[in-house]
Amino acid sequence: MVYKFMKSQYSEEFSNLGKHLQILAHAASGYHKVLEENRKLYNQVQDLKGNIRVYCRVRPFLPGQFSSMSAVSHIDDGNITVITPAKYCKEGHKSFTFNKVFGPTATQEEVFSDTQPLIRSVLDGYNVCIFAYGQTGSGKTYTMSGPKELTEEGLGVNYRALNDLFHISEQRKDTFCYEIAVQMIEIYNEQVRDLLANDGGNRRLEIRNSSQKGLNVPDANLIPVVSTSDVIELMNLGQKNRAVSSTAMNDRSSRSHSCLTIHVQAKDLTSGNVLRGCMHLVDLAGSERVDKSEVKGDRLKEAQHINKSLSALGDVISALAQKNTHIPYRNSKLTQLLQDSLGGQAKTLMFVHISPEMDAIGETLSTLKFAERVATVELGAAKKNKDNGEVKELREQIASLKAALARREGETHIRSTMSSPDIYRMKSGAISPSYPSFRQPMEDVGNIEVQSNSALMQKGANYDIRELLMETNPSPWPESCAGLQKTDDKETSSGEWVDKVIINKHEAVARDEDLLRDWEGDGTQLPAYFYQRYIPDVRVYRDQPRNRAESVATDDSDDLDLATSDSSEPDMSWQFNLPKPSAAINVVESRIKKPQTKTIKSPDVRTSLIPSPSRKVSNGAGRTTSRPGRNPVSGGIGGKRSVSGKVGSGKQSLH
Ligand SMILES: Nc1ncnc2c1ncn2[C@@H]1O[C@H](COP(=O)(O)OP(=O)(O)OP(=O)(O)O)[C@@H](O)[C@H]1O
Repeated sequence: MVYKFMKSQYSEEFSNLGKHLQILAHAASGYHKVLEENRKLYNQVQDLKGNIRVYCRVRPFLPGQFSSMSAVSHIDDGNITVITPAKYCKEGHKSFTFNKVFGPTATQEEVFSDTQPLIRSVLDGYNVCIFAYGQTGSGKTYTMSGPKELTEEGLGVNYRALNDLFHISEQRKDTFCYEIAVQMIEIYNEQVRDLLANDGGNRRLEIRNSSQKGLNVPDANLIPVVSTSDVIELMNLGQKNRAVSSTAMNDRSSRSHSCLTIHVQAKDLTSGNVLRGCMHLVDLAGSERVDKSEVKGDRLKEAQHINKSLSALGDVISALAQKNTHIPYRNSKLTQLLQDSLGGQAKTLMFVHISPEMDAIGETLSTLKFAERVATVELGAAKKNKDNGEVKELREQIASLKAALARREGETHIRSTMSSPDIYRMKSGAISPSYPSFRQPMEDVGNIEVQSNSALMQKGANYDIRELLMETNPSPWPESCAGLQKTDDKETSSGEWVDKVIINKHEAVARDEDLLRDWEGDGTQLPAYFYQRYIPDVRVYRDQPRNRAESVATDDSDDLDLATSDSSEPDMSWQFNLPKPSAAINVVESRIKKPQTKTIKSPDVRTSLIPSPSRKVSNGAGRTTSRPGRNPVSGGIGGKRSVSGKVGSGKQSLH
């Protein structure tokens, strides 16, 4: 009796518990929806503010400078008025309007607080670009990194941005799983160098636009970071490698454009969707007037490269402002690098810096005019980089079709090279198949691949496969595929043959759908081999050959890199007889991009927005000592260094 009573009580309690659980689960999902809604609204507000924003910052007079002659007469939120000598403007003053103007007393924290909203967008899967522009000595490095003696208050946008990312990702950890990794490169004399390379970054790197893996400079070290102190160590390392030199205008001027890129990958723990965002934080080299800066030889060459690339940036912005169909991104490495962040998919913020000295008014005016033009550029609504479940499924289907194709080809080849008794013995299990490296005439392979692809398109009739492949990329992190290796790309350059897969003899038996699912991965975790170039001391990854076991699917990605590269530029690959993508890819590509004839640009069409290079700024007091961690350039790009990774003085943690 008692037993029965207890049993019924237990079951009642269990059922109550079940109900409570249901209510809790419901509340949790409601909470998640509200969060999601908040994020959407937040980004809508950001969109309404415009995707390209310009903040102006006025540097204070430096210790030892005569400060009664400021060129800035008035600052009022988004307006700045400068005093103009009669030769520039009869009224004696000129006003400019920006999204925000920070006066000489603005703190680093104040400047950053208006930048924070953009940073959050990265965590929601948007691309963001923040860059510092201005004449040499106007405070670009100060804004982006901080003063030479780094204190907590002095930390620049770079550090604060990452700190904020860590903070928000921690807050969202119940709903999102974030992975954050950084790259740091510089463009010096139109060459791209890895500032985090342990060999001093002497290797020249390539920029690949619209990469399916979300990495514009895939060969630069990509280093995972989990705390601000990680970032401080890395950035000190990067700053050490940056090319700087002294000119008559500046004791220690940045001679290169430096770019810290933060890659964020987020997995929505409820839906399984993956978001990717990337943020470029760019400290541009200072423009200077070559005649005034008294430079010769290497320094002259540097100055010319700097001015040319800044001019190319002006051309791009001008073309965007005029809504031209052709945007000349390819005219400089700088614009190539920033392409994804300047062309409508991203949110861009330009910090324009001016010096307060009266004798710099010419440069100040042209800088402000340039900035005002930039502020008029409309980029349209930014787009998220999202990889949802349906896309993942389609990609898996592509992968399994590819594998089936490779398998079939392998078998065909073996059959054709085997004598009949061999085939018989294989069928009966007497010998196991071995799959040698082989190549297949393109037409043969192409037909099969077209078939496979059309079957896929039928299945996914509701989707635009081109859009899916282009816009919802797979994980930017490398995939792995045990047993499948890609042959050397170069071998395809004849255009007559297409490389297929080499399938390792002993692993051939393991090829099946499950295996493919393994290497496709769920695209959410940074697998161990992703961090293949690890330098133990500073958690920097060495320049070893990528340990990426490349697969048919990675072939796709690479081919698609080609297919999705800058649509405003002619596809040059045919000219150089570069590897031809397989027929399946051609099908996709032909839908993406039509071959374009090369545009011959008439010089008079080219209107540069870039102000005339700056004059000497007599800010000697603040420039007489070297910035810590910067390598003077002596006849070439940054000197050799040892990567100890221990950067004591600058190491601090923020809370
Ligand atoms: N807002 C500021 N408050 C105090 N000092 C500043 C500020 N901005 C710049 N400075 C100081 O002015 C000097 C020049 O600044 P910085 O090196 O950042 O200029 P830059 O534009 O990066 O120059 P370059 O293009 O030649 O590298 C430095 O000594 C820096 O510490």
